[in-house]
Amino acid sequence: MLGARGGWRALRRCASLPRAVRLRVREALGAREAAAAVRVQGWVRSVRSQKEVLFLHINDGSSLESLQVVADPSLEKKDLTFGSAVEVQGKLVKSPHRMQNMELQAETIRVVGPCDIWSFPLKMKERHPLEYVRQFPHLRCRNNTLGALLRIRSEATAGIHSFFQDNGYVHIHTPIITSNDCEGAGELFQIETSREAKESAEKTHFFNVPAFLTVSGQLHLEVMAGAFTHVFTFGPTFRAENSQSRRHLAEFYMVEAELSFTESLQDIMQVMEDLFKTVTSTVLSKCPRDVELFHKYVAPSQKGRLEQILKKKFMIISYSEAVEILKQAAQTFTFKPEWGCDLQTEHEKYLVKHCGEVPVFVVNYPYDLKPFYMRDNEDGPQHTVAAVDLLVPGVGELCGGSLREERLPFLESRLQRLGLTDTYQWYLDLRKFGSVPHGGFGMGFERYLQYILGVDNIKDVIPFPRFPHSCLL
Ligand SMILES: NC(=O)C[C@H](N)C(=O)O
Repeated sequence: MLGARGGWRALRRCASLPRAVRLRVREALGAREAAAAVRVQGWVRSVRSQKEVLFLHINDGSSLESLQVVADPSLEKKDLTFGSAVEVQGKLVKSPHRMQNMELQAETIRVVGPCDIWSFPLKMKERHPLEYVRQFPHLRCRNNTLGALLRIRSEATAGIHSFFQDNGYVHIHTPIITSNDCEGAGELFQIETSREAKESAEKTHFFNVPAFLTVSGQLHLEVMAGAFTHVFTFGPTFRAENSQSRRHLAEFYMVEAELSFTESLQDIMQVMEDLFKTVTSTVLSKCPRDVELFHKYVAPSQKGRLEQILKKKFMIISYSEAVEILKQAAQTFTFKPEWGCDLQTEHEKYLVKHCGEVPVFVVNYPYDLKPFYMRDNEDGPQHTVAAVDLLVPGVGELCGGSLREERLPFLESRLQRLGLTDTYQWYLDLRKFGSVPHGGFGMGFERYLQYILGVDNIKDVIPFPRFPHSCLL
């Protein structure tokens, strides 16, 4: 109904203005020609008032750069401040400044939503450290660094989907609520309804059946690989690890792929390497300015490194070789490297350095270290499975994968020894009804972003980080 006073007023206000084309800041900045009537909306990044002219910069999240608005000082208003939301209408013209292509000559400026600058935690023209803005998860997306990160994250997400779709994989939505502990590490969040939690301390279940937040979509992907051959998933996964480290989150995104009719770990590694290189090239070409910001202010040592890495073949060493390399430098480690023990972060770092700071695949891990689904290499006293981890500089483990045990007798005896036969009857079924050699991997999306951008803390590469004792927002 337009009868209300506000409605008629709004109509009159619109009627007095020529119809203007609404442009995003990115479109306005990239425009080839001047335009007579343009409307841009966004948030004010800076205001500079001079005697003869008023300068504004507005940003709407579509690009790192803000659009310069030039206005008559008479258009200045009290609540036109840093942080306020505005709508500017006017002429888009070529800018006389070398650093920018276009600018907007304002005819009207409307403050859509004022900003209380005194309590607003971001300050005009300040480069806020990532640790500072982390305290304000509801506002930090208005900061340049987080803005750049979130645009890169969005392009990388699209790049991952394109990579798999272009290569004939079917995308599967694997469930978030699950009854299995794929990794068998016991790092699960158990689900209970709020009523169950209230009614009885014992009934900590999902309508009386055990259920958890997924740690990996792998087992569900294996089901689907048994029908679609090549499948992938990309969604949130959860680990109840009580770790405050700069590499762990309780909720993180994982890209996982599963390939049927695959007999060699080499094939799996090739997909990991191709995925990494294709998505990284996409990000570099789609968001050059955003990536540059990280390599200028956050991790200057990364500048130019990625381009070099994209041209190199990733290295491959076996777990046994890795342990030998580590033993040579045993005195430098807190945890002494031993065959049969997990590689610690300090070991991973050393190995990557030893290999010339390039990504390195470590293959064939001890049988006893790895989960039940990995394929037995049947290789004598140092018993291993066909597993692979991809280690990268600064981050450590980026991807983990394996060939899966597709042979029914092997899998049966392993599950029996672990006392898991009943739980995994359905998984054993997959080996009875048209089983094929297959394998797959998972890549931690936040670790990927940490690595390519050189971000030290994983909490700064996800919009809303969840970690022990913290669930802000
Ligand atoms: N899909 C995978 O191979 C990932 C593996 N299940 C993990 O969670 O590390």
